[in-house]
Amino acid sequence: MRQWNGRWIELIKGSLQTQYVRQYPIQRVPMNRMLQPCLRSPSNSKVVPLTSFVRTLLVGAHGRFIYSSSSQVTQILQDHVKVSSSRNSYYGFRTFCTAKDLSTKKCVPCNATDLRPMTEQAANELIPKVPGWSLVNEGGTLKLNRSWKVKSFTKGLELFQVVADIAEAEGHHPDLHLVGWNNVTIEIWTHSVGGLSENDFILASKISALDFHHLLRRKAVT
Ligand SMILES: C[C@H](O)[C@H](O)[C@H]1CNC2=NC(N)=NC(=O)C2=N1
Repeated sequence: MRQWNGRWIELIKGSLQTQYVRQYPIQRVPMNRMLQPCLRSPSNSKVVPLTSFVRTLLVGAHGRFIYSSSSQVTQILQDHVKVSSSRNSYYGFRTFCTAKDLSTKKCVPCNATDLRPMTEQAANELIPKVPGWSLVNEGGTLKLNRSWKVKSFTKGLELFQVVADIAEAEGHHPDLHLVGWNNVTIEIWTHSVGGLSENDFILASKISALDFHHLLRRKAVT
């Protein structure tokens, strides 16, 4: 397995440093729709997402990105590299699918022993996929957060019920707050890992897809 990982790393290094990095500007890097494997370090102790690995390859000797910005690299990889946290491993790599189809994915049981909290960098790369949601760090615990103003206290409870139905279906649950009778805030994080997992983004995406505008207070016309 280790030799195979090493081979894989050499392959990527080779292709990126010879074929693409010198000949194509970043926007035309013809990266195939490859599955983003996580590369295992030789000691097998560390799992490095390919996105970060490739990004280090694109850093020139002088420590600056050969390309205009790391966000471009991330965007290229996000668009072309499939990312999700499916459990199925492929030759020891965790396979992923695009962050774009979060709302079509299913949450996985949170009691899996290999579930780890997502890094802040990974969370920042995913947050654009759940518009309206904010990434907050509460005493070192990363969470997703979104607020609404509802028409009344009872409409707030109705909104909770609609969200509860989704949460129960997904087996993954948000923290629900109803403050000052009409201020609803939903926080989503994975309690079993003390941080964020892809489950949280999946649930946020499904909550965003719910139609509960009839429960919300109309925005004051300015
Ligand atoms: C086995 C099942 O996945 C766990 O009990 C679930 C239930 N819902 C959950 N919801 C959230 N947000 N975090 C959890 O860790 C969690 N665990």
